[in-house]
Amino acid sequence: QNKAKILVLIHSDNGGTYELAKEIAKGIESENNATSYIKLVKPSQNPSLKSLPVATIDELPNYDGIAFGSPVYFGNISTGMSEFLSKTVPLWTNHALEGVPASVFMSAGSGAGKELALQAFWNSLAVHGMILVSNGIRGTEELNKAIPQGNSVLGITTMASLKDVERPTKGERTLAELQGRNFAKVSLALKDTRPKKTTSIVENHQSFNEILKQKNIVLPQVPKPAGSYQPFVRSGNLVFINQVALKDGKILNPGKLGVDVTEQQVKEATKATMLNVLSVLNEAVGGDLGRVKQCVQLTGIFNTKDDYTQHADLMNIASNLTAEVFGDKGKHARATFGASSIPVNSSVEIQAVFEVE
Ligand SMILES: Cc1cc2nc3c(=O)[nH]c(=O)nc-3n(C[C@H](O)[C@H](O)[C@H](O)COP(=O)(O)O)c2cc1C
Repeated sequence: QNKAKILVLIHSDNGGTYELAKEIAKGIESENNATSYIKLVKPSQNPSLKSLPVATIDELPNYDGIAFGSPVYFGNISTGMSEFLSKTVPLWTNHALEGVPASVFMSAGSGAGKELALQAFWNSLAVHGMILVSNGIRGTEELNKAIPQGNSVLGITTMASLKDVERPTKGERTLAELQGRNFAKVSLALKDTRPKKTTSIVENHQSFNEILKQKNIVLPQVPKPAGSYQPFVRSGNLVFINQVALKDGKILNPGKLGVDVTEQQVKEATKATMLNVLSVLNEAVGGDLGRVKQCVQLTGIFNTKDDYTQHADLMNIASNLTAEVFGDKGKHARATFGASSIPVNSSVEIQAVFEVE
């Protein structure tokens, strides 16, 4: 309960950084009073990485230490890691990471510029006032010197494209584990030595589950795609989602307004559709709706007769639900229109675009 909580925060494209992260975590866990959490800086579609949780900026001050891992990109930290760090300005100006121990490790290809890259990592973390923990030459006596190794005094690296032996090498794995263990010792020693001023930043993210609970909003299971498309696509910081009124495996109140269903029934279907949108969105942000920056646009398409004109009233159900959940961030641009038919005889379809972290 009084264990040191240590985040192993990585960006990885092909899994090399993740391989080192697992060794770092093993070293951390070898200290009795330390627990490690491996998280990504952004979602990954790589099969070996996609089940890993994604970290939020706001949770960083909660940890007693953070080990950062990234690929080497042109003698520097990777774009993914750089993007994530560039969003930590609110933590910086709140002094939220000052005094938090930090450690770095990297996966390189040939190893070109690896120490420049490690140094670049240190530069960013020093600006945050983090306590940078070096490796020195710890453990290097045992390294097999007959092959190139990724040891460095600033942090372990591996050279993934040098294939004489499996990478990370046995020696690199051992040094990573030693780095993790030493980092855990330092984090434990410094645990509870800095003032706690992080609650408000963190509360913001936790509050979404509370809001849903208070408002009795239960997100349904993410509907499975009914054709060759994805439930959502993320492009840059935008997430695109389209849903119909599927509820418990069938379409709620199907048919044409004024012929098969009433306005009230279409409103119920609209709510069910928007809940599906929110459920998919929740998946797109790794279960943390606090990562939603803005609902950008909603488009409501309703199955109506040619002379129907009250589409806006129907769509308000979706818009109000969005505002209820996200407050100001739920305010969006909107389009509504009627159609003579909608797939699977749904009375409504909603297209949504959200900006996310
Ligand atoms: C844009 C880009 C730049 C890179 N620059 C370097 C470099 O300067 N030095 C190097 O050794 N490897 C470089 N690499 C190779 C990666 O560091 C290497 O593939 C690494 O193992 C990727 O880590 P991952 O497996 O965790 O994704 C670069 C790769 C990319 C995509």
